[in-house]
Amino acid sequence: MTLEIKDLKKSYKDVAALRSLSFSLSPGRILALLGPNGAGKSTAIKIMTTLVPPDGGQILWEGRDILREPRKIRDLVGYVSQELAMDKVLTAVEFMQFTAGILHLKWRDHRDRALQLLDRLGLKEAQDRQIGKYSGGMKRRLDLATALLHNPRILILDEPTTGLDIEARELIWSLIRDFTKEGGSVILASHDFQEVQQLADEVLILDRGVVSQSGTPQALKEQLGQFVVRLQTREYMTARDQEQAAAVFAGQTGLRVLNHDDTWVALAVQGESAMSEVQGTILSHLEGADLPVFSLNVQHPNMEDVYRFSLRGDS
Ligand SMILES: Nc1ncnc2c1ncn2[C@@H]1O[C@H](COP(=O)(O)OP(=O)(O)OP(=O)(O)O)[C@@H](O)[C@H]1O
Repeated sequence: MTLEIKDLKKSYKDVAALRSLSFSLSPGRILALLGPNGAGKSTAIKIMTTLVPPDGGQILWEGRDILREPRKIRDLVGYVSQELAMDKVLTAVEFMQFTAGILHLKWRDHRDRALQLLDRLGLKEAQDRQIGKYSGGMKRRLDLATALLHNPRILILDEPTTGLDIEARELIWSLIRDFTKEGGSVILASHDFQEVQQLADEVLILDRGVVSQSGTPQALKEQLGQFVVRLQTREYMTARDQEQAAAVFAGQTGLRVLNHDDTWVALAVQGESAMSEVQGTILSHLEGADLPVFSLNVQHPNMEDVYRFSLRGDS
């Protein structure tokens, strides 16, 4: 079943947290939600998990607007929030039983699934220990196990692996992949480009409450260019150095200045040229303008480039 989000909006008094958010997500797909602090990601997630009512918009599932049926949303969605709110005295199994009660699930029907999930997330040995004695990584894994207890079709994860070691991250990533193999859909808010690179089938970048870019990671990278070049004419470039260097490339076919207000000047290169050819072209342009070269880096764009340059509004 495809999830369709249509024109969600939310303001807090005079702060327009979410101006307009629309996307659709098919079964088995992972959508990464990126954006700087304050972009509106948490607001979007809170609406999609019924924690906050929107000012407008729709969430369609099987053609029905389920915003009018919060109970249906809670059945469909498993949610792992940024902040962990867990009892310290309960054991993991007791915590899952407690959660089952809140969700009106019969524990005797869900106990086996709970134990399987704890095992799958590497918590079997610790399942009868008090959560207060768990490490941060163990708590996160327990949170994910709990979010999956009612067998949701959609998993919404707000920075699920922040601060975790690589083993815990990979365990969580593999569980997310398994969830999609069984037809589940995932919405993942993350600031971690490696995580996005690893998991996302689709990426949506929010900026000041609106979608600034969306598409598959491959399409977004291709849209940026074949290569991203970062160059310095000297180690500490002044604003004037940057403008001078940027001016050399302004209007050149197949070259686009991405920015020149950082420690380097960044360019996007379109076309099919080999990396060495691109390097040669850049160097000859700089030489032609009588500018020195301190450093030159040419690479295929990655998700961080897509993100960085989409927010500047110049890609
Ligand atoms: N309860 C609230 N009351 C007033 N303003 C709020 C509230 N919640 C969020 N905002 C504002 O709405 C805007 C969007 O915030 P939101 O938390 O959705 O962003 P975010 O993309 O999740 O940021 P972060 O990456 O820091 O979690 C911000 O300007 C924020 O200050």
